[in-house]
Amino acid sequence: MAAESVGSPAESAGSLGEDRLVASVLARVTGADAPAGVGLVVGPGDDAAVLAPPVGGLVLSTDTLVEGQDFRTAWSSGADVGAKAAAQNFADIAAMGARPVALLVSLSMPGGTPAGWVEDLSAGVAAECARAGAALVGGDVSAASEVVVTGTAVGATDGVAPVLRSGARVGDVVALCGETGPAAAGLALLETGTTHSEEFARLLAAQRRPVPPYAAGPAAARAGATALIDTSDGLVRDAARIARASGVRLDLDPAALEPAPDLVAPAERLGADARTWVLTGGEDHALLACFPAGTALPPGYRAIGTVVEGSDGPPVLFGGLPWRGGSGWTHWA
Ligand SMILES: Nc1ncnc2c1ncn2[C@@H]1O[C@H](COP(=O)(O)OP(=O)(O)OP(=O)(O)O)[C@@H](O)[C@H]1O
Ligand SMILES: Cc1ncc(C[n+]2csc(CCOP(=O)(O)O)c2C)c(N)n1
Ligand SMILES: [Mg+2]
Repeated sequence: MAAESVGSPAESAGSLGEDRLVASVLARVTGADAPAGVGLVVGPGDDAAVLAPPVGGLVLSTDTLVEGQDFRTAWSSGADVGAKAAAQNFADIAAMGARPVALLVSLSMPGGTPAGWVEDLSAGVAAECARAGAALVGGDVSAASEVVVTGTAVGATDGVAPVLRSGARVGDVVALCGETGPAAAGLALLETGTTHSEEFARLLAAQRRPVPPYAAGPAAARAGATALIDTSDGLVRDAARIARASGVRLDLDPAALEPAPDLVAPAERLGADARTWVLTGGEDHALLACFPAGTALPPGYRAIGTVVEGSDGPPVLFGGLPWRGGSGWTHWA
């Protein structure tokens, strides 16, 4: 169904009221839009959605974006925020080796939030759902003192065993699908006022609108990955999560983690360290996997280290030495 604008550009969520706001969101999603393979029985518009149970099991995850903490409206359009909310949720589904199927979105905001911004947000959610092959099946709207977007993602294993954080074994290859560092570089640029720049467009987009490699999750599972996680809080912090859960250490190879050429100039300009972005920057939602030695890595993955012995002391080594730099993002730090 074609989405219609609900009111004048100046209209706010509060003046529109809950029912018309929900109607404007629903104008963008109908059951008929649901991709094949989702198993949608009842779509949005009723008290709850109904999905046919997928083969093998359901995979469930939730994640929240808070204005001021995770995005700023001065930096990100409504569509950026909607797409990022969907992406960070689906990345956790992929990080289990599963396929995104559906999303619920709970949206709380001040009454003064422009209705057009909320429409854009819904369009961003819908666009990322389409990219992931998933359906937006429901949500909620409520009032709050800042914008808060909580997604709840549903995935399917399709009968393949989920890949946990706890299966890495000594001798495994550590592999990365995607890149780490660009989202942190983009954040640093935005924080210093660079909101428009052709030169840094890739980095700004990486922060505003991550593009997780969803298909690489199930591909890793099918290839026999022993452990899998998405890099949301920084490569070192997320590698440490695998290491601790598996009772091993991950030794990262410095030569495989050289910063991309376009991270170097902004780091110099901002007096930052490009390698620190690569190792500790969050929000890239790349997939970090371990595979038994000799596994043919699935498309998109490249080796960045090895799994070594030891469950005491630092969980992550860098070129064989304990990584003594920061580890990554943590709330309330
Ligand atoms: N409030 C909570 N109640 C129940 N379980 C929680 C809560 N907060 C986190 N968890 C669970 O703790 C585990 C670790 O959470 P963590 O945030 O580290 O991983 P994540 O969901 O992959 O995070 P990210 O958002 O960075 O991708 C997850 O299984 C998550 O479901
Ligand atoms: C305004 C603003 N300030 C700071 C940041 C950085 N940031 C927020 S959450 C997060 C890690 C992932 O969180 P989670 O584990 O909750 O998914 C990072 C690196 C931002 N994006 N916007
Ligand atoms: Mg995760």
